[in-house]
Amino acid sequence: MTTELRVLDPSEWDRWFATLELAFGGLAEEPEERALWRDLTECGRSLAVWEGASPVATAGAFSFRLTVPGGASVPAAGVTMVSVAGTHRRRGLLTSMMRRQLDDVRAAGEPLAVLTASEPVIYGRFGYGAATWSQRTVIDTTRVRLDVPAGTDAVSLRMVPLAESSAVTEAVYARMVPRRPGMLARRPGWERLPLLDPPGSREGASPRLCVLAERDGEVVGYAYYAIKPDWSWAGADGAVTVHELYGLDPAAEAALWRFLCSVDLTSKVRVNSVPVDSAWQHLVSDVRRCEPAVREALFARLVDVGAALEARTYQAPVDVVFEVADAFCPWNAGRWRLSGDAKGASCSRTSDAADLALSVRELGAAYLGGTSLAALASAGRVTELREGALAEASLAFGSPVAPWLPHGF
Ligand SMILES: CC(=O)SCCNC(=O)CCNC(=O)[C@H](O)C(C)(C)COP(=O)(O)OP(=O)(O)OC[C@H]1O[C@@H](n2cnc3c(N)ncnc32)[C@H](O)[C@@H]1OP(=O)(O)O
Repeated sequence: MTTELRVLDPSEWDRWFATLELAFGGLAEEPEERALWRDLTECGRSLAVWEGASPVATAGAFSFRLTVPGGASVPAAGVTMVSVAGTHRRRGLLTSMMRRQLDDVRAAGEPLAVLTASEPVIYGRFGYGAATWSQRTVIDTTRVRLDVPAGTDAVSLRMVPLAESSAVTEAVYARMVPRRPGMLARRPGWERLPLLDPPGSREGASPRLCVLAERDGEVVGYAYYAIKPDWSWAGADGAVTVHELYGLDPAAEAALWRFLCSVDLTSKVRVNSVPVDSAWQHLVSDVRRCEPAVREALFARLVDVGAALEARTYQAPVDVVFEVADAFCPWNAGRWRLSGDAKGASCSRTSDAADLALSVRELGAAYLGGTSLAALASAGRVTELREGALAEASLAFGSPVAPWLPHGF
């Protein structure tokens, strides 16, 4: 039977989403979660492959704006909900959806596509590189002391009911977005994401809680968290799980960490995703006790190399010619001269000799400043053709603030 790839009609959403759920193991999402994803799905830019009356593959895209080094907010397609039915795998359906999707993203004028991958091995062939890294940790609060900065005691804390938290927490979030590459501006509806707390996903923990950090009557930070009580013969052994924590200044952030590390009847704070340069590491007396671990999070793909490289700034002056290989999006292939500094950049086609050779995947990995071109070169993935060009570009592409993806999608 032949298959047909077409744009999703909203009336088909339930069957389309069920195909995705089955490909992910067959467990149905919690009703609250399903309802959110239904509302957030942009059907006009979602794809389905049909075999007769059955959907056999799915892919979606969100119209995000992503913070890039320098603070600009750049349109980026957030690739999501990718699946191929087990009965139809390894016949090229994913490849056909990636082809259509990247052509559509290009036509829409978005210079970037981004995604989080169920398996990192899948998307490199389509030009996506690992661009942000995420840290997790378990802070052993029985062993670790916190040294907080001056001014922390001037921050007061106030619990607020989850349902009433959004207006204030979203205002803080909006101020954080331009500060860190990788952050995503909220689109309407996405403010529901931090409030998502289906009972079936709590694993014995409390409903989600919200604490605000305030100074002089102004909200300067917040945390969403949950407490999981536990008892052993030796006494209380509960755990705090941090879902989100943002402070507008060091004292606000420290006040939140101090609060979460001193919740009564708990002995640990689990943190599932914070930036690799998160402040907690420099507040605790013994980072080793907290066993931090790092893994890749956001994959980035430059859909329009010239526009993407012009959209960010560079922390040191740079003037290099890249020889870019891009088999999947050949309109990017060839030589590009990037000239830029902390104020701005230009990037255009050139016939000058190349200084660095790499594929678009490496440019995606380095784009947000979280993966160094020099590190990629050390693995043979970037080739230096002019002495000094690697150090120059590697320094320029870096970011003083580690890029980080604030939430999955
Ligand atoms: C952004 C997101 O939504 S991430 C979620 C991705 N979805 C999932 O993980 C759900 C479960 N898995 C699936 O649905 C499918 O196996 C998919 C979507 C990962 C792959 O779909 P397929 O249609 O089988 O991929 P397709 O046939 O186009 O494969 C293209 C190439 O990638 C390879 N490939 C695809 N998936 C994988 C994988 N999981 N591991 C290793 N290689 C893979 C194929 O072998 C093929 O290689 P080749 O070109 O050298 O022959």
